[in-house]
Amino acid sequence: MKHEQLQIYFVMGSVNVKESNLLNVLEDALKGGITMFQFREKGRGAKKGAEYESLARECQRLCQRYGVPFIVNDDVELALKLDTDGLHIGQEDGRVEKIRERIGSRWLGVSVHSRDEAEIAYHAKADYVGIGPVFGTQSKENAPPPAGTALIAETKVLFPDLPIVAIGGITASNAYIPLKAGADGVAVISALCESDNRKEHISKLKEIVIL
Ligand SMILES: Cc1ncc(COP(=O)(O)OP(=O)(O)O)c(N)n1
Ligand SMILES: Cc1ncsc1CCOP(=O)(O)O
Ligand SMILES: [Mg+2]
Repeated sequence: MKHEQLQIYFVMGSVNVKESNLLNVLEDALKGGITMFQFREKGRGAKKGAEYESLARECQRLCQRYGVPFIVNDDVELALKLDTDGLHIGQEDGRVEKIRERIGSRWLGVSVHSRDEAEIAYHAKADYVGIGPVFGTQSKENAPPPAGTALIAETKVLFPDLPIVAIGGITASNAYIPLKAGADGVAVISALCESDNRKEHISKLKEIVIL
């Protein structure tokens, strides 16, 4: 099932890793069993231009080696240029329908914060919606306040066949909350970037997601 690939969705950019080697962190997470990866190179100190593209290509190669879908955040041009497996967009990144047309059958994920946005994403044939922040997060500049799980539960009822990824402050200790509310998978940045035992953290997430 395609949506099983959303179960343990790792999101990262170079600003999220203290030790400068993002590729080591990514390979560690791939070995541990993440099911999807999003290259989210944004925030203060993010790479730009040629460095940005070359880092994206290196992450893509690594994901290909482990057979894990490689998704780009925000940047439709990069997704097309690198022929990535997919793209994740927010509400500021253009009309979902238009972007769906441009990227064809690649994965398309859309961040939604209301029932209306979820409905638009559904009709524009998004492959999944990202809903959050569920809990407090330090990983996104100017993140909205924690929203809990109400929209996850509502979206599940209104659009039962639209896969949902929960994001924001999720760890192996609290992942059961959005999953119980109806999420199909969890997206995490700090839980894995800051873990000193990624393999164990991913195993714990896996146990909860497949319950
Ligand atoms: C899986 C997933 N869900 C939500 C987001 C957030 O996207 P967005 O609201 O566009 O914010 P930025 O990540 O672009 O800052 C995401 N990236 N991934
Ligand atoms: C990109 C994004 N969108 C909503 S919360 C968030 C950051 C999630 O990071 P963390 O898992 O460290 O809270
Ligand atoms: Mg975005």
